[in-house]
Amino acid sequence: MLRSAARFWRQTPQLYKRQAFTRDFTIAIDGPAASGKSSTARAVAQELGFGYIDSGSIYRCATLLALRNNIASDIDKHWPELIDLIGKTGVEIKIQPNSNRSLSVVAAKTGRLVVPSVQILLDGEDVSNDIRTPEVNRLVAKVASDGGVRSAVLNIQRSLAANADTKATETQGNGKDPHVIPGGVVMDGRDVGTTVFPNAELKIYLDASAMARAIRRWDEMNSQLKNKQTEEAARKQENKADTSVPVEYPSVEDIARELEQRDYADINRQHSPLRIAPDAVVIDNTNLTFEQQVYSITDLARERMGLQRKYDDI
Ligand SMILES: Nc1ncnc2c1ncn2[C@@H]1O[C@H](COP(=O)(O)OP(=O)(O)O)[C@@H](O)[C@H]1O
Ligand SMILES: Nc1ccn([C@@H]2O[C@H](COP(=O)(O)OP(=O)(O)O)[C@@H](O)[C@H]2O)c(=O)n1
Repeated sequence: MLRSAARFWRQTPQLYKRQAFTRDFTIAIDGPAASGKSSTARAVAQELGFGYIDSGSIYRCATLLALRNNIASDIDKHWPELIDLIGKTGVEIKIQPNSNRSLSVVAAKTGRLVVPSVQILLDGEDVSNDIRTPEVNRLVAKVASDGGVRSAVLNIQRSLAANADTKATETQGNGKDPHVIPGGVVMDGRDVGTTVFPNAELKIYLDASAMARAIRRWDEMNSQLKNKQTEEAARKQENKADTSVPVEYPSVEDIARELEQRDYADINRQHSPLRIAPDAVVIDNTNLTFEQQVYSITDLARERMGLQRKYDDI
């Protein structure tokens, strides 16, 4: 009887592995501003076939709501109104897989990995650009410091994660037995591993030097500016009226100051401040390539799912 049960499991490794691993797997990626969280999280999600949630974009949407409803200048008097607005407004995060348009690809100068681009919809309206303006950058940490706002955003984070587009996929684990990667989700932010998903199967704290982060963000903004200028030149060639407003981008020093102020606010706020979770793996990517950081995280995830590592040669 015992022998036949053992033979049953040997003959059906696929069934066994399915039972063992088809639970959800959550990867939490936290860290300071511009440390590479969202580009890394998107690439990791794409590599593993997981869903992706950019939790910072939800706080940015809340900030945009405050600005659009003219309650931003004296926000301290308007928290209940803002919390009400957040509860009434639909936030969607749409991933465009294998997109070549992603500016992150350009900035990270990655040769091998394609980072999917992400569209943020607020009640169906594409606000992907509107939530990344200097005005939103200045106000977002203040909005994110309020406990009521954080509870409202927490509901959205958990509901988006529960409904994220992901399913278990089969992979050729060790070249013999098929293995199963369970459905899962990658979420990045400041308190994902400490508050949103304290039981996440893998927690990463991504960091880089303040100067590397400021230069990367500056680089990213300049790539955007170059794209805009190319579009404007094409419009002029077609003799179309140029209705665009000239954009002025800040210097590296301005960006470094803004990142530093935001980090200070995020680390020192009362409600779920930015902290390294005790069980997080800390990765400083100042001197890592984009591929190295993505593949080391996907291999850590594979190990914890009981699968073989894939990228030891990188
Ligand atoms: N290891 C790396 N080397 C160089 N650039 C990187 C690296 N990791 C990320 N980047 C780039 O840094 C910029 C900021 O990354 P992003 O993912 O937007 O950070 P965050 O979500 O933490 O604000 C992006 O342009 C990204 O492509
Ligand atoms: N889980 C999270 C995510 C973002 N935030 C807040 O939202 C802001 C914007 O987050 P972001 O991830 O878009 O910022 P960047 O690092 O991309 O510049 C942060 O500075 C935090 O104040 C938070 O408090 N908790």
